Amino acid sequence: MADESQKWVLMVTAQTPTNIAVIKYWGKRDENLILAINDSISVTLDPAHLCTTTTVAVSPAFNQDRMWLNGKEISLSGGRYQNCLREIRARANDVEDKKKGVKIAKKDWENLHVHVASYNNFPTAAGLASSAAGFACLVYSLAKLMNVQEDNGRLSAIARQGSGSACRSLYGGFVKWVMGKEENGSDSIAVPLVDEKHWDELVIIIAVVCSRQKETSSTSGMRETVETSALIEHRAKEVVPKRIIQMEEAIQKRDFATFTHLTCADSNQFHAVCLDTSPPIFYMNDTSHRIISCVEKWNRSEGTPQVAYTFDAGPNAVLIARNRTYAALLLQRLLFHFPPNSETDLNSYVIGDKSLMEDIGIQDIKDIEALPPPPEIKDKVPAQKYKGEISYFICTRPGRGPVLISDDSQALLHPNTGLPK
Ligand SMILES: Nc1ncnc2c1ncn2[C@@H]1O[C@H](COP(=O)(O)OP(=O)(O)OP(=O)(O)O)[C@@H](O)[C@H]1O
Ligand SMILES: C[C@@](O)(CCOP(=O)(O)OP(=O)(O)O)CC(=O)O
Repeated sequence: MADESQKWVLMVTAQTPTNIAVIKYWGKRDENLILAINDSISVTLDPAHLCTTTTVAVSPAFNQDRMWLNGKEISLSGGRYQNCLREIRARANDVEDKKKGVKIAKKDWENLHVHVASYNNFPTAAGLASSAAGFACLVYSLAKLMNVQEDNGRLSAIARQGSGSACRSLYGGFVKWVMGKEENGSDSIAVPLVDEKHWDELVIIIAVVCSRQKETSSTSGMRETVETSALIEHRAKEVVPKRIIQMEEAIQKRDFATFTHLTCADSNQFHAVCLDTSPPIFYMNDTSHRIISCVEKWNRSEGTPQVAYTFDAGPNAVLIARNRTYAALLLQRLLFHFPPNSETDLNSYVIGDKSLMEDIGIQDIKDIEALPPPPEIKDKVPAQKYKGEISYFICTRPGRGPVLISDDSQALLHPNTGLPK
């Protein structure tokens, strides 16, 4: 008969946001520890629209570490998962759950196995930084389960070893990843600049661009850039340090014009060093370029910039509008230029915070067809509609950092078996 005392399962569930860099991380000085060649700054996205939920469980009945991602079992044998698990286990402490009558001593953790179930509420490995939210959530939830007594900054240095950009998902608002100087990476951590309430007027629209081409992963892309680009050193040593100082100031002062100038310039320079890589890496496509032209033209016609754009290692555009009024005007422009295919359901074409659609009075596809051309392009209207080039739009805003979910019904593992629900 099974030993009753072996039956307990202890679980923790957490939710962690994703983030988008406005000053990009591109290039490592240490591949294993994931240490960057420059500082970077990001904005955390509202977890209501883009987040990872992870449940971690421990039980003496588990005989190996196991993980399920979006319902499918995946291997934890990769170096990045192993590094995170090892670093968290090394910091585990005594845990007691009086209700369950469970006591785990610090020294027991090295012999106990964990189960992990994680779910991304947005597409995985589609250029929407699932690895950032995913590794941040893994580290954060394991740290809570194992009673690790370290602040989010120290945890960020562990998440960084899962994926560099993940370290910035340990905080909400605007976050800086300080590259650090130490060889062991102990000072390469994320620091919060301002929380999500500091600049809560900003509205973010992500245009998920249809793309069939296989992209170069960030990991291999940045390795090739560091090995072959002559420009990357100039960027990391001369350009980014100055931009980091200017960007921090722009964020503190909510100076949208400077913020936009720096964000767009840094995205464009990141893609320029990708082009300067041998062989060249093309992350943006024609649709991305059309979005840039549309925003640039509009910003110029306004006299002062109203929308910033930034693109990661893929064709998707992340557009940051000064406020809700300009976000509504932006969405009108985007829908004018990129109407959905006739078979697309409008409800799935604009997702996230759908209230912007109400602001612009769009209820069905006919309303999109009736949108007037933006004044700044009046003369060239027929040539500027690109039906079906965008898969969908996500409307969101700056958001908060990781949280624990205490409602057990939201756990992804079964409380008795520790297996996926
Ligand atoms: N919820 C998660 N928990 C743990 N690991 C995850 C999670 N989601 C994604 N990952 C890891 O991240 C990998 C995907 O990372 P990848 O860099 O290819 O895509 P992405 O982060 O979605 O896009 P990009 O980096 O281009 O923005 C997955 O194969 C998996 O290893
Ligand atoms: C273009 C970027 O999104 C690159 C992100 O790279 P990753 O963090 O995905 O790379 P690894 O550290 O190898 O996992 C810019 C950024 O997020 O700063």
